Amino acid sequence: MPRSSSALNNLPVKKFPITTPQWLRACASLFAALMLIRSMTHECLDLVPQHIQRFVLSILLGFFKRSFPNSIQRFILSFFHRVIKRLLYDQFMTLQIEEYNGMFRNEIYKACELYLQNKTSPNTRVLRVAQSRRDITSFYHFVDKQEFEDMYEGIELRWKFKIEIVFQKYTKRSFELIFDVRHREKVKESYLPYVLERFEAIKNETKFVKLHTLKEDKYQIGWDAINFEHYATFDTLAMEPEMKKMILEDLDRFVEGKEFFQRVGRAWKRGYLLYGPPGTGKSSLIAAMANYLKFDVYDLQLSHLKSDMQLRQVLVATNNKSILVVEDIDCSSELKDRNYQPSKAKKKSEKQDSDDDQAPVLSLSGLLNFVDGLWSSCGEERIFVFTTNHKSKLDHALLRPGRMDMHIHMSYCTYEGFKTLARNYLEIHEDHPAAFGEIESLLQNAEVAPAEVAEELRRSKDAGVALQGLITMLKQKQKELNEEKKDEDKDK
Ligand SMILES: Nc1ncnc2c1ncn2[C@@H]1O[C@H](COP(=O)(O)OP(=O)(O)OP(=O)(O)O)[C@@H](O)[C@H]1O
Ligand SMILES: [Mg+2]
Repeated sequence: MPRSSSALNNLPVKKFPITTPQWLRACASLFAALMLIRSMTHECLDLVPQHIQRFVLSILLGFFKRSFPNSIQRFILSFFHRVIKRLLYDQFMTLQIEEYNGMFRNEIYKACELYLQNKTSPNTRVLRVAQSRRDITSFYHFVDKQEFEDMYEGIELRWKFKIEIVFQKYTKRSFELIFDVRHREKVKESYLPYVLERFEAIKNETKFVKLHTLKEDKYQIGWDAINFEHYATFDTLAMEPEMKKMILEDLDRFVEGKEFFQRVGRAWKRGYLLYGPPGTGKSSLIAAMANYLKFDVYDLQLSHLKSDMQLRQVLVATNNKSILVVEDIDCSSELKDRNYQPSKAKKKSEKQDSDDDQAPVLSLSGLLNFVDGLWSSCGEERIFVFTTNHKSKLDHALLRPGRMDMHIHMSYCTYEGFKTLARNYLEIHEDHPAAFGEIESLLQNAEVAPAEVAEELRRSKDAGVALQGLITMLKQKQKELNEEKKDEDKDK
């Protein structure tokens, strides 16, 4: 009798250790866990450290694992792992926008910086706020890992600001834009152009002109910006009306001249040389130009620079639509002229190391090259303004058209100039005819800077007293001038 049938009947049957309701519950809990994770936004995941995420997941999966044999567990886990990975990570795309694109500041980065001013995320806990005297709205300086949220045509967009230390004190700033990968084309083709558009609009709405000055630390040299709070305008400038009109028309032609500059194959830039005695309004004219055009001002102090390389480094870091100013260019002893040869110059000092002969210098040609040379094509809509008290001291290469296109003489105060100052300072027109008449004739023979006239008019709120003070000052000046002339005649 084969023992098999009875033996088979007596063999213990290894039952699958799961009942239907248990199996259903396990699947439901896994599904719930999956949905929970799916509903979590990327921020939540960022807030919860990864080891905690893994711990929570392992508890949920532990329950599931206890209910299935190993082989099925492995299959299901790898399947869900792939699904979770896809749901959580593969779904997002990150665009990185760095501050510098090679040597140049990235235009998109600049746009993001302004565009994201009012888009802070609810998770933000630290904000650095600054406000200038003139501008009542605040400006936020972003901190590392700061987040921003945005919504564009139903697409959720998450921004992150990052500061990385690259080498010693060198830092790298960037923005990350994170979005659903399905919207890749729309973000590229439509959202980013929209950010750039908004940037231009916000810039024009807020109309802040910035004054950039050089800043240097042990490692690098760059620009630092503050709001430009100079109130000079073309209305407040004491100048001959025809001269004012000419400058304004020239500026208008320049800003509208993109096509013209392209057609004639020239860089879109213009150079102005302002020359005249101290206190005649050269700096005030620069301020009036900046306020009129809403262009940023870059105050290039050549004494802060040691070499052409540093010069190039700071010049390429300037923005378009800006005015680059070099004040008192004739006083820049640091600027070696075109014929300068370091070795010859240093022979005079025997103590100089021979290595010093190779020391880099800041040269006039370095500057000229940027104003109208190969480097001048970097950027567009740029204005260069150089000022001097002594035009005759300047190198002819600097003065030629193409570099200094317009030479503007800022003269001593004329009668027209005085009328502007009287209107500004005392709010009077020609309602003191006697005093005005006397001042007109005195100004014809006196060499008085508008700054001196303005100072006299400021002395009293009473227009009569202030005008009398000015007359006394002008008479005194005239007397001094006559005495000087007499002395000169005697010497002859
Ligand atoms: N043409 C002007 N119109 C109105 N204000 C003027 C004018 N010139 C001078 N001022 C007044 O005098 C002050 C000094 O003028 P500003 O600094 O513009 O002169 P500057 O020509 O740049 O002198 P410097 O050669 O010494 O740099 C200004 O604050 C301004 O108030
Ligand atoms: Mg000046």
